[in-house]
Amino acid sequence: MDTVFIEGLEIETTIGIYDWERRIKQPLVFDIEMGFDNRKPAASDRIEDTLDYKAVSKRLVGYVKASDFGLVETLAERCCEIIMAEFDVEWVRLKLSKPGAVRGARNVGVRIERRRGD
Ligand SMILES: Nc1nc2c(c(=O)[nH]1)N=C([C@H](O)[C@@H](O)CO)CN2
Repeated sequence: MDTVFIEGLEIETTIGIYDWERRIKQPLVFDIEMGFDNRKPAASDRIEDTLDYKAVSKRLVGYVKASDFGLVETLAERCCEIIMAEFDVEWVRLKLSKPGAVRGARNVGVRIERRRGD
């Protein structure tokens, strides 16, 4: 299966379980892979036939900026739900990183995979 991907999409938002985290914005980074058959856009050369990575990115930026969840798990799940509901993808693999959240660690976060019909 082909994929369309978005790597290193950085979005600042309110996220975290501690009181101090409720008062600040923190950067999150999204790496997303989506299952999509790219043969149709390859044949037509039309953006309308693609899974438009810019449209997916814009939708997630708007949603994530306005969100204020405690857990990265919750936000990752909601983002996958949005992609599956609004775009014609077979499956989504999403890594949500919260760099700087743990002193001494380069990165922490979650990776989830959701498939249509699961
Ligand atoms: N599995 C998770 N562990 C933790 C989370 C989380 O969202 N998922 N969040 C925190 C705190 O908000 C942390 O990021 C603050 O440094 C701790 N563990």
